[in-house]
Amino acid sequence: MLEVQSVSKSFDGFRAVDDVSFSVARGSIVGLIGPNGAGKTTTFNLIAGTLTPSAGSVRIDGRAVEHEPAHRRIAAGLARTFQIPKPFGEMSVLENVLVAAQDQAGERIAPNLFARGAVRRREKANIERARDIVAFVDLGKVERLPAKSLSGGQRKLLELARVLMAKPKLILLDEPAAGVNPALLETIMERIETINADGVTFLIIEHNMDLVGRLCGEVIVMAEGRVLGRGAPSEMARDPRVIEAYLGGAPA
Ligand SMILES: Nc1ncnc2c1ncn2[C@@H]1O[C@H](COP(=O)(O)OP(=O)(O)OP(=O)(O)O)[C@@H](O)[C@H]1O
Repeated sequence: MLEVQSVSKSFDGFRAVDDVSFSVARGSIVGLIGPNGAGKTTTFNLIAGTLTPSAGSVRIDGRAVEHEPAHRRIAAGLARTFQIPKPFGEMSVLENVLVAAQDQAGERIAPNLFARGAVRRREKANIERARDIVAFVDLGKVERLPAKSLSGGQRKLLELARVLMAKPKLILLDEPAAGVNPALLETIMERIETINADGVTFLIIEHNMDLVGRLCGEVIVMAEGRVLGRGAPSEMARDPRVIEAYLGGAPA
């Protein structure tokens, strides 16, 4: 589903991502872990197209996308969430999900008077779909509240709902557990499992090893811009190179 090959990214001569290669099999949930500053978020940005690699290639579902803008990668089936979700605070939960719809039929064919019926039908279908997705992530009871009233964990669920609207094949999740209370974390993990059971592939940046251990069949460990190793979470947690990288990154 995803192939990252020899990708590098430098900022003013500093190699934040240095010759990184890995692949993610269709239908899997893979973790991307490593100490702070390892290059994980930069790697996500290179996959999503918010940054252009200095070198290397990215393939999504067999399609070379490294020269394509972010919106084309979304069309190729890619979705991503952010470490700190930024919903439209004044808009309702439901509206936030609705504006994430790929198929903004109203905008595209609005000038055509004869298409008005079709637009209305499409909008109705989108609203129904948004409402189903909002219910799926357990936000049905708060769908009319402004997004700014949601807790940190609910915002993570809202982000998940927003990306689902685009019917992605591959979802990049940036720290889904960060700032989430244990009860909501359980909901988040269950929803990820359900979405994955429907065939969606995940690559997840996460520091919470409970989530990683439960969801990720494999983890890719990064440190100082490079891939240090790959394997089962329990295996990687015992790997001396991985332990060294984490200890090296910890404050003295
Ligand atoms: N736009 C930028 N300009 C300059 N340096 C950057 C930029 N983005 C990231 N870096 C640097 O690249 C390195 C990797 O950062 P990145 O955010 O990818 O790490 P990370 O593994 O996601 O860390 P964390 O777990 O703390 O989020 C860091 O040293 C960071 O300071």
